[in-house]
Amino acid sequence: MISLKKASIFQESAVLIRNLDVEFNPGEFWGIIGKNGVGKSTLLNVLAGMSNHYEGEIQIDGQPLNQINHRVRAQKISYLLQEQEPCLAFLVEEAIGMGRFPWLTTKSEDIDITGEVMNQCQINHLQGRSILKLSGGERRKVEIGTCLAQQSGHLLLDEPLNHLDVVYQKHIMQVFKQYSQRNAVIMVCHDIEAVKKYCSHVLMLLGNDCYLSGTSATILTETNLNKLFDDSSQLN
Ligand SMILES: Nc1ncnc2c1ncn2[C@@H]1O[C@H](COP(=O)(O)OP(=O)(O)OP(=O)(O)O)[C@@H](O)[C@H]1O
Repeated sequence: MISLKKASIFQESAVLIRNLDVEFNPGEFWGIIGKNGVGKSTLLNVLAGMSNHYEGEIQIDGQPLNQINHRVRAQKISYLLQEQEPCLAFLVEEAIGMGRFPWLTTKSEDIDITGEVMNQCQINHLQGRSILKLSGGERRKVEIGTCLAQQSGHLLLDEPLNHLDVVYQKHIMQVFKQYSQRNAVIMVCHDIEAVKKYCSHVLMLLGNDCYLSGTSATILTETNLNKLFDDSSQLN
């Protein structure tokens, strides 16, 4: 479980989110929504341990986030960034196998898990290809695969649907939904319809230190969505 108590999130010296109280539990699929620049990615960066610009209490499975060593944190949290630029010519299966690094498991187990993930992500046909020579969508599928191979208890996803075709978007959202049955999935997403359809819970960041959190049914009301976008017609 990731728990935030009176957490304030900063970008440089500016506070983006103030006094956030929320818990992300296994069995929950959270959608984080809000306008551009409101602080969604910055929040994920903090939860992933990539930024320590926060105040208040953030705990992962009962331990303060800033006291968890890197390997244990990587066992607990995997993070799909909004954009990732590969610079080394790893093969697709090598890139996915990197998700296994925190676990120090045997090579054969890692190969098995990598194979399962490639099936799950429908990317078997990309085996043997360099990640530098993939299309944007193919690369996104591999990045998602690396996160799934990490088998962490908390999966952080920053706009995972970027670059993916609509058919694959549906497939991978089902995969995330299934993953959330035993783990916590926390996804930043601009596609409100997808959030409505797949997420059990929503954190709506409204800016100016305001937010709403709770089950999707209670948060994704017309009134709240109007507050978020100031214009409900954007949703039609
Ligand atoms: N590296 C950085 N240095 C300085 N300011 C930054 C940096 N990254 C982001 N910001 C600023 O912090 C604020 C929050 O950015 P963040 O990326 O968290 O927004 P977001 O809600 O994820 O937006 P989007 O929907 O556009 O992805 C923005 O005002 C942004 O300009």
